[in-house]
Amino acid sequence: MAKKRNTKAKTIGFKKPSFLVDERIRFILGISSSLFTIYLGLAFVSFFFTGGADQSKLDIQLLDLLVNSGIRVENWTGKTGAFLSNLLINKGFGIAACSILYVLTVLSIRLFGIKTHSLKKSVLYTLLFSIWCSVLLAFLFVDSASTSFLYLGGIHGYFISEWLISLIGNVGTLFAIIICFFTLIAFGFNNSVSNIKKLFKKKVKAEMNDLEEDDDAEEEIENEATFQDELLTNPNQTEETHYQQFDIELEEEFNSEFEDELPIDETNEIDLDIESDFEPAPETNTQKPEDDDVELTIETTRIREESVSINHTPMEDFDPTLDLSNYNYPGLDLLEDHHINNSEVSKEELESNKIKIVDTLRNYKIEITQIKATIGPTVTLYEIVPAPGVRISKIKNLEDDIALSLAALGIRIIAPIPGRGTIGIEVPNRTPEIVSMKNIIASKKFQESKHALPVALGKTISNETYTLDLAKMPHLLVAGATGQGKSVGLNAIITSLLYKKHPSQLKFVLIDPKKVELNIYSTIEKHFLAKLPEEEEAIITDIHKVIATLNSLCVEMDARYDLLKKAHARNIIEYNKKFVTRKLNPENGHRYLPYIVVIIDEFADLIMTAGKEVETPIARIAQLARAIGIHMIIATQRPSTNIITGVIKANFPARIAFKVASMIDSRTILDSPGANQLIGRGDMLISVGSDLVRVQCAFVDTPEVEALTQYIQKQQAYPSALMLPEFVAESSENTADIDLQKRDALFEEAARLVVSSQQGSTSAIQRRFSIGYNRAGRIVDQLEAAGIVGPFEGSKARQVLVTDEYSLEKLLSQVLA
Ligand SMILES: Nc1ncnc2c1ncn2[C@@H]1O[C@H](COP(=O)(O)OP(=O)(O)OP(=O)(O)O)[C@@H](O)[C@H]1O
Repeated sequence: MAKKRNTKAKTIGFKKPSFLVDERIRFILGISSSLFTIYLGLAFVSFFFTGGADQSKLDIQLLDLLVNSGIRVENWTGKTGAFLSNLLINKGFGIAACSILYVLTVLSIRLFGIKTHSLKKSVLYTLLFSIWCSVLLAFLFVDSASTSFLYLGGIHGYFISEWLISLIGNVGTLFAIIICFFTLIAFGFNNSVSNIKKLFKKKVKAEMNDLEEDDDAEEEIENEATFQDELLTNPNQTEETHYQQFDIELEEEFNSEFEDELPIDETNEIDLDIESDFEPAPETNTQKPEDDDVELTIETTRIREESVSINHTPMEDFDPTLDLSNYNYPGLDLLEDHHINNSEVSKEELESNKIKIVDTLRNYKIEITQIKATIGPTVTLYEIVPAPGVRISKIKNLEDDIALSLAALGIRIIAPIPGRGTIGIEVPNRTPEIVSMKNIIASKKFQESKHALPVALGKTISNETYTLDLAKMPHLLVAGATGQGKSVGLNAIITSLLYKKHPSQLKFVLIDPKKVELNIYSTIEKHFLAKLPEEEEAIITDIHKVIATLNSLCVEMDARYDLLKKAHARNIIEYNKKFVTRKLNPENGHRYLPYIVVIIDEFADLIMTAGKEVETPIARIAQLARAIGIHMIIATQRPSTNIITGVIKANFPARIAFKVASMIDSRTILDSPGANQLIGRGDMLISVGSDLVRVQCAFVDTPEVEALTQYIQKQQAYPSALMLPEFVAESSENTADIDLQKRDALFEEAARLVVSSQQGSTSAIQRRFSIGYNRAGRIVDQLEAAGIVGPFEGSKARQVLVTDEYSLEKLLSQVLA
């Protein structure tokens, strides 16, 4: 119930304007709004005492009143308070205007980040109530306007009530007010009609009872008499218990009304609806219930009957962020601006490079008609248009000669630039620029990106922010020689995801054989990390745990596919959409699926030590996990073919290459040369599909990452990291050692299930009998020992060796004898 209540609170609430995201601004506005509420409250109170004395002064022009310091008022809050009170009370809605204080209080509380009544609903109800109340008061106290300075219904009320009286007379106006009252109640508070009906029924019932006992008594005396009678008929019941009972009834009524008035809690109202709507059927309840037991039985029926109506009530969308609804996204102030030390590329540098390029080409009798420079953060692109008849391959072959004449490392010739009809020569700038992560995160492109997993990597040669959607990649291979910026690149990827995602939407699995690179993120374990159950450390450094984790991710992948299948969803987006709109029932195992990003630093280390054991699950996840939201980023400093194997390459279409030592390495990573000509320090080539883009990676320093993780760590967290499913290596136990006399209680049933379905899968047994993975694994091992299923075959289900139930029964009777 509590959870549902929260859901309501969130979804009915108004959408925050962007500036309200900043906690400091909200706090200042909250303080201001609270003090203004107190100020206005004092002004109202004072107005009731001093309004008469101030009235003559308040009738002049507002400007004169405010500007002329000679005018003094009695109101404790000065001219502004007096003016506002007069405006809202006398010229507005009369004393009903005081209800604005309620709206201001709700606003202040919400600005402090405390969940309370919906602001929208509070404003609407308060306004409707004020209009109605002012007409009522003006109608009832029509003479007060002439005898006092205070218009109880305000000018608004008097105008409407006068108009109504002239239109439909006094009686008609009274009826109109009553109709409006019930309309307000009926539409303002859910279930109010049934509550009123209930109250009415109760009253009729009480009267009938009283009549039975004492026909002539007055209603209040009747109650007392009833009590006395009850005391007489039930001498065990004391006066105290009677009043207790009475109190409980009152409390129930009060609660049901109070709950109705709570706009944030409609779920609760549904429950109350059950109670209030309940009308004992005359056939089943022709006699007054004599004791509590009978009433209790009826209540059970009532709940069952009404559960249908609950299903009919449309539920608000589920909000996965609600568990950590106060989570604040990190601000830009946590990052540093490294841009300050950058120096720009001078005109002379551009001019001298141009001359050298043109001269070198001329030496080889290559004429150009046009040359254009685009200054990037680390390299400047000179685009040339050769004279007609010049062979492109001739220019391409001059790469080394141009490099020699420019005396620069890392010249790269792109001949031709796809789609531009020009040839590009990239020349490194004398002083490369540092691209700050702060600027990249602040860029409009990143801030407004609608990607599911937005990653901001840096700046392209034309100084554009380069972003990509990891969810579409769907996996990323990062390679480069040591010290060329891989770790900074990984930090940039993680940072950009942390800036955009809520802890409920994203979890990282961090694998770091070097033990020091990703350790910095251990502090955000309870917010953003996933780990194996019973593991102490969330950052995985041990090779055995890496294998278990990767296999566990395969189990999670299979489980997610099962969920998608059950939900008839094709991918995680469709699935989560269905879950959020409450089309999937959590009781059937459905849950909100966060994206899981697996980051493996030093992939080479893993392959060298564990080989196929890690390659197989990685390949499996890479092949299949796209649709269910598991994405992998693997980084290596050894881009050789025995590390980046064909299987890995085939499943990692998106690749990032930092500077590498040789062209062969570049080909291994990108399937093309170029990475060997980069200049290092975050200069990288990104290959997505057929595109190859040169990007200067954004720089994020360790203290910045630390500040970011600490900011997240200080906030409210989940009780633990996300628990990945348990994984037990199926072949761990030698089946020869298994004693079938100590078989599992579910052994025979499981054997029948396996034979009838002809499926030897552990997860099927786990699901069918609702047992843990460990126990299901043990049962499968016992089935193998009994010769019912075949041995473990990696990710495939085991072969079922018994084909029909008759043979199974025969086998069981032999084995278990
Ligand atoms: N994007 C960048 N902008 C500016 N300088 C960078 C950038 N990336 C890396 N550097 C510089 O290069 C140094 C080494 O970077 P980094 O630690 O990321 O290399 P690495 O490839 O991870 O090395 P290793 O494989 O040995 O861990 C950094 O300390 C930093 O000074």
